[in-house]
Amino acid sequence: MTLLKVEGIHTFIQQYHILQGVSLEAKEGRVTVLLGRNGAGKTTTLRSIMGFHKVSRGTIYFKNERVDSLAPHEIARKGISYVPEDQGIFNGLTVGENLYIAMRKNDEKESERLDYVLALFPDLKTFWHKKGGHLSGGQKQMLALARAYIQDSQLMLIDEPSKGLAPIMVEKVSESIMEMKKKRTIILVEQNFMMASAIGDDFYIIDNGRTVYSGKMEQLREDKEMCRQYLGIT
Ligand SMILES: Nc1ncnc2c1ncn2[C@@H]1O[C@H](COP(=O)(O)OP(=O)(O)OP(=O)(O)O)[C@@H](O)[C@H]1O
Repeated sequence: MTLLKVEGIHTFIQQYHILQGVSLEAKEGRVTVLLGRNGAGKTTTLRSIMGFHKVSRGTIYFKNERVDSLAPHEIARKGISYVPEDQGIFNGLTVGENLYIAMRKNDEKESERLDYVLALFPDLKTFWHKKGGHLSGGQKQMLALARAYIQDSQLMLIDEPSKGLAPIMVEKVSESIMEMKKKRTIILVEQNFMMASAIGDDFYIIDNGRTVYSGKMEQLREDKEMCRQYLGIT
């Protein structure tokens, strides 16, 4: 089943026409990876889905309901959570406080989700009282993923989780996303092709603000020419 359907969206940032026709579908239980060179429009696509940028043309449907004119908090309440590129955690708050802030329901399911993320990221338990600003890059990423998971969402948008991390941390973060994939539908922006191709099921390539190619991840792994032309991978 298609959980999210983006059809021909256009987005301006100030006077700049950044997205000029992005279309994609995220199917339930799958990881959809957005690929493309720096500045292609991948982050802007996630931010447009989340309502941080208003789309000037095109439509976004989540669970068959149109959401492109909603505010970010309304979109979040519909069931989409977002892990931004800079992780967006509160540096002045502890790990525990950062997680509690995401917990609004205080019900059994929410405490089950907290148990799940603490089992997935034991570091968060160890550093429960540590301030967000004092965590390593990898720990911040884990906290950001955990916080997005704790929200009662069906779809997670994750922007470049490997950015700035040491290879061992990239591996850990990849494994945790593979685990979350059993419970959530995911749209992932990722420049690390090894990671993207290990985690991803479906892909879209964005180039100059447009989706230019899409398909199954295994097809892309075989297509050296497309990797060279759009991703700069030789
Ligand atoms: N606040 C802004 N003001 C002006 N231009 C912006 C702004 N934010 C993004 N852009 C431009 O929009 C284009 C798309 O940026 P975006 O961050 O979506 O690209 P990306 O594909 O995610 O690449 P990257 O991996 O470099 O983040 C770029 O040309 C960028 O310079």
